[in-house]
Amino acid sequence: MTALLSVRDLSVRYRRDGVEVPALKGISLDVKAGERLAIIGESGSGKSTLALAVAGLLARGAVIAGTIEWSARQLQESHSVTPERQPSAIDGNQTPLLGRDIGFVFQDPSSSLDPVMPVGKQIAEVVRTHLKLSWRDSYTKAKTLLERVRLPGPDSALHTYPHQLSGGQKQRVAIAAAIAAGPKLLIADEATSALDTIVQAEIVALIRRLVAEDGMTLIFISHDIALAAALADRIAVLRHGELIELGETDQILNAPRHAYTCALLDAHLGLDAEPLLDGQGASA
Ligand SMILES: Nc1ncnc2c1ncn2[C@@H]1O[C@H](COP(=O)(O)OP(=O)(O)OP(=O)(O)O)[C@@H](O)[C@H]1O
Repeated sequence: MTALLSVRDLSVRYRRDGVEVPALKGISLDVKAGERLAIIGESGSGKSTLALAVAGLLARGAVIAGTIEWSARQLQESHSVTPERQPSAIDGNQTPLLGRDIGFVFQDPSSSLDPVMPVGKQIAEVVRTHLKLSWRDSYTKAKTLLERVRLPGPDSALHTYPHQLSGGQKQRVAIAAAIAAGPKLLIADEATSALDTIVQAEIVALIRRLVAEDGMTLIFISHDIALAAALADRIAVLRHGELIELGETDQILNAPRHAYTCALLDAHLGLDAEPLLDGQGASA
């Protein structure tokens, strides 16, 4: 598999009270086109910082060293399910465009949804902005997207406001908006952490289905090794800003090389008796 993006020796420090605090230390990894990569680690290990760095969303004032290189060819490759997608004007060293080339799903859908705009309009705006379609066609596509994320009654759902939806439904809308322009890469940053266990499993199943249908590459950020294992081809383990292990999901689960990965597995087994490799899980 060809790399969609290559992270080399990436370090990020934040300035806090006049002091620089390291968040990532010399991370190097490739994200292969079409793979589902999970990034796991405990709170504060640097997972979100890595996701934000990849998306070009790091806070101002973050001090960054190292490189993130994108494969222009992989980003520009024609998209199977959105033929109207505009080609990206990206060379090997430019950050791709958020919304068009990268879809980002945050932990709290309310942070990415406008509370005073109907959800159909919010999705249609993403479509119109990035795919340059008319309002009419953008709304038609927004409705199709609401159907694809299985929001009940997509016709009336177009006109609902975020506060009229449950947490899981809001996350479905946020996912619809994130994939609206047919991005090559979907980043889900703790996208299920605020949801209860059943809804969490449904959202994981939804992400799995959409990624497969659209041939997207997925970076799935989670502190939960079991959730990561249910979705990912490979798992990267971060600790204190360092990449301590990266391997195929089977290898990480069955033959972890690092004591910390063993501890994460033991902690999961101790807390929760569910099987770690539940192939398909809930319906999407
Ligand atoms: N904007 C910021 N300003 C200052 N420090 C920050 C900022 N964002 C993150 N940090 C610090 O950087 C380190 C890594 O944080 P990050 O959010 O990337 O970890 P995480 O693994 O995603 O944690 P969580 O699972 O709790 O979200 C932490 O010490 C955190 O306090």
